Amino acid sequence: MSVPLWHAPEAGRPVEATVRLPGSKSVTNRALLLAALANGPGTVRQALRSRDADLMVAALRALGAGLTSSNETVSGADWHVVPSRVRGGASIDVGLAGTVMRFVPPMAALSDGEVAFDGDPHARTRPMGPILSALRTLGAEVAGDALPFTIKGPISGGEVTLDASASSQLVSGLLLAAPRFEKGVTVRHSGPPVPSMPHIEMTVQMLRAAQVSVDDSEPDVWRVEPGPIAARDLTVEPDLSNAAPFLAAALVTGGTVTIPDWPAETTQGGDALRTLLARMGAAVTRVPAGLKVTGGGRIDGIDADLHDVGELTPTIAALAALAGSPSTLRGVAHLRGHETDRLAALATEINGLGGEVTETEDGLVITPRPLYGGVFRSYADHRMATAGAVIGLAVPGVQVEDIATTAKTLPEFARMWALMLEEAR
Ligand SMILES: O=C(O)C1=C[C@@H](OP(=O)(O)O)[C@@H](O)[C@H](O)C1
Ligand SMILES: C=C(OP(=O)(O)O)C(=O)O
Repeated sequence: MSVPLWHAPEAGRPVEATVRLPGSKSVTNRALLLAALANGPGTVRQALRSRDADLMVAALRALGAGLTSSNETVSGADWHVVPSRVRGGASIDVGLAGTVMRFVPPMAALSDGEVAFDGDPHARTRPMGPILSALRTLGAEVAGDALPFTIKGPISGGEVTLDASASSQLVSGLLLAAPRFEKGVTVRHSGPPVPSMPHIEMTVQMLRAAQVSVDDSEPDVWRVEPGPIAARDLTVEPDLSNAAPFLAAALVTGGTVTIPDWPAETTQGGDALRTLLARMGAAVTRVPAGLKVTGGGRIDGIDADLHDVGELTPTIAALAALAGSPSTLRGVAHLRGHETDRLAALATEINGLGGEVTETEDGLVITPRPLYGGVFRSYADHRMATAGAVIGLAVPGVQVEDIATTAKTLPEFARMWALMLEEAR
């Protein structure tokens, strides 16, 4: 079967655009799950509509929650969520969504009926073992150590130690449903450092905003007390990780991109773009219209530890490949367990266009070389596809395989990209 190719548009001139982004995947999927476990009906406004968010909605409905949408646009909606007793007997498709495969099983363990989980072929290789063992320790019956697996509760909760160095979601998943465990939960991490810590902070903050008591005072230990999850009416922030390719376009073209409603304070890792892009030569300012990023016509290479913000790696690597000096990206060994092995994928695809990228144990060394056109494969990874689009702004003839894979978190990507380039004409 041939995979469709998308001709990545060349910029031709500096971009001058305002790009309004749909809601954060990470906030949307936490908010929906917490609403489904809450002590009354709640509302999640400006929620992302995308493959990952739709999979979460379907999973919560399969477990008994009532979700109805209003104010639907192609990539956003308000959800009215009516919680119900968690019901077993369901089969859940997690797609390739880390947030669905790690956040929903602990909730399913609240039911005394069996719940079956499966996902895309690559999802079967993503790390699940530590959270499934933890659920066993906490009282659930679990068959399997990776997708596909089944779970049967009811779980009682208590104390558990796991190695979460492969993904912060292994911790977040256990914490999110824990107020509903009879004994709550104490999660201890033991192993190499946990990546993407801002995402655990997001989990803790969202639990606290729902009146749940969480103690995170000791490093690598999280205690969630049992108790009700307060129903809320919350509005989802724009997805700052998905801002990355658009802001990168400002650097690549020496233009300006403004993102409206950039939060003043946030736990989204994408907020690190402000400092990362400034280090790569951009002027980054907060203006009344949002966050404004202007490129100076040259991209500086960077030596950066992206351990906390691994999601940004594909975009930063694309920029590094177009920079005026070499870059070293470190601290992202866990990217090998993402949508694809992102370190291998980035090295292979950038090198396929004439680049010089070498993999290290925990990152990439990128030496800029003159690039030429060709096929840039995306490996069902939304952020690989958008990285190809960034390179295509400056390199004629780049064809990105399967741009539709961006629907995982940004179904409108290709249209928004074209509009951004239009605004400059
Ligand atoms: O909790 C979340 O919403 C996420 C946590 C991070 O996962 P890892 O810790 O596996 O990197 C991040 O990369 C992912 O896109 C979203
Ligand atoms: C790692 C990512 O996704 P997931 O939530 O599937 O882990 C990502 O979006 O970069």
